[in-house]
Amino acid sequence: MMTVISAFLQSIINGNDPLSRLLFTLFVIFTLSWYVWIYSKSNKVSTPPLPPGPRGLPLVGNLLSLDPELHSYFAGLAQKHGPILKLRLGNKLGILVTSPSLAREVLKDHDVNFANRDVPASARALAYGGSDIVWTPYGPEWRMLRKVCVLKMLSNATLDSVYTLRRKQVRETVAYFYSRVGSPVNIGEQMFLTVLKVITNMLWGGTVEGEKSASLGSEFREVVNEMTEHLGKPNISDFYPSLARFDLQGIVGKMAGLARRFDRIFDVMIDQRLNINKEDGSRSAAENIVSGKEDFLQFLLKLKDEGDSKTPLTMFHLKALLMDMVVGGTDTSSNTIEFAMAEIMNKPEVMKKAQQELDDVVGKDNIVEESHIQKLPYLHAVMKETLRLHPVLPLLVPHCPSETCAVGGYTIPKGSRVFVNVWAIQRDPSIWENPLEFDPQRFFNNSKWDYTGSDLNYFPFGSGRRICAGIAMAERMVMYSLATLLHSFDWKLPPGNQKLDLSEKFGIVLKKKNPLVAIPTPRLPDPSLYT
Ligand code: HEM
Repeated sequence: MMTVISAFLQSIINGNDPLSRLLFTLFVIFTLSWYVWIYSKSNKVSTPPLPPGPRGLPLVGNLLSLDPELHSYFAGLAQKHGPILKLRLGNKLGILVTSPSLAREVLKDHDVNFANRDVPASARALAYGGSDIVWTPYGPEWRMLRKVCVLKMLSNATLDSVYTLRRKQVRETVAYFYSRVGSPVNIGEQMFLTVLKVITNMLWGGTVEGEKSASLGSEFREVVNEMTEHLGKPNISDFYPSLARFDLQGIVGKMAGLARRFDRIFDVMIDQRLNINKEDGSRSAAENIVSGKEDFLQFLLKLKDEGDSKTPLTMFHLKALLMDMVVGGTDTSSNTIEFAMAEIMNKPEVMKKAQQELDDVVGKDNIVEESHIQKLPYLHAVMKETLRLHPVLPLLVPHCPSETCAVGGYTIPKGSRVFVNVWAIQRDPSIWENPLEFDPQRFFNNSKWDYTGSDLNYFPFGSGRRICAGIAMAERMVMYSLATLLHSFDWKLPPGNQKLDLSEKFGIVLKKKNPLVAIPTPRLPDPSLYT
């Protein structure tokens, strides 16, 4: 046989006619293609397959079947297709992870590989090209920002030193609710303003005067709400990068407009701060923040001027950090407070138990101080249970592998967008008894679960390198606010609202679908405790 083939080849190689040459060319192409096919086939055998997933349509993949309530929709898909599955989102591959063991593989075992983000077009328009902590790729720049944020701005020592700011704002909120006794108040809205004022006071409290800072508060609220809404929206520009320049849904345009509003405020603050003379350079940064002489902005400006030559903090970074604090710190905390209050009001026995604990620890002739919160294990259990049922970042911030790797026996290609559904894991009936029941008792006197992300059955702040940078701040703000609201007032629904609605609305930050409106009644005998 081989001799026949070689004779045939000889004849066409030696032949001069065009037909022989054409046949020879076709023969070479055929042989090469066959070789490539066999080679790639044998290679495929050793590469694990992609995860399973629902069948999609040509070109669009699974895009058309996405439900706006992504967290619960993804949980439903996991029940059908298993704890790891793929979705074709246009040209992008989405990977859904919905079990503790797979979450561990992604966030712990392959921590470094998955410590990247797939920056959505909306975030690029928002966060100074993605140069903030949330969106910066894993590397020296992210490390530098994270160090500034976690070790300097949001460390326990700095937070201790700026307690006065939190206290002032929380006491003002109590006074406001007292002025509205017997009337319905929007708890989430008020708590958003409280948290926002605490954060902006920390950022540039020493830079702006009181009234101006209040009007900034309402502007920020509007902007932050819109931003988090757009950040959570599926965007065609992300799924078809070649169409990104058309911004078909107008999301990037809207984000850029919102970012400009932020930027103008930041510019004003920075200019004012640069014009203020430092009066007393001998005080520590923390002392200066409390006395209003220095704030985080001042601290960041100094850091920028000192300039580490390897990874310097630029003006872009500085503004992006301010943005992270305002966007990342506000509605995450205030939505948690709102969910907690709604769940507590829905369970009078929980409200009673929490108030009893507060009366025992604080007393009814006193006001709550932040130092009390360490002595309130039941209220801690309430906060943990709230974050179990309503983790406000239900899909974390999506992670993205920098290299193709295997998870759960499947290939996860480089650049996929990985959603870890902490919301679904924390409601999994194989892990939690009566998972849909709000029952703080499961956390009471049980230190098994904390916020460190070491147990992948419970990780509302994420886990691994990209774990939330503001846990200490969130814990203080949520606990101190809840303790104060429950100690100072009894809460009931307005007449006619017999049933509390606890439904959620998906966004990158989860919120209550319908705001919690409730009527406060004072419960402390001394009216001076409300001023
Ligand atoms: C109850 C309140 C909060 C919750 C539940 C929460 C939760 C989270 C989660 C789940 C992540 C993503 C983790 C991941 O991708 O694996 C995150 C990231 C982050 N959070 Fe929070 N957060 C809260 C409050 C705050 C506060 C108060 C701040 C700052 C003032 C903050 C700043 C950040 C930052 C900067 C990141 C990005 C970290 C990085 O990519 O390296 N968060 N948070």
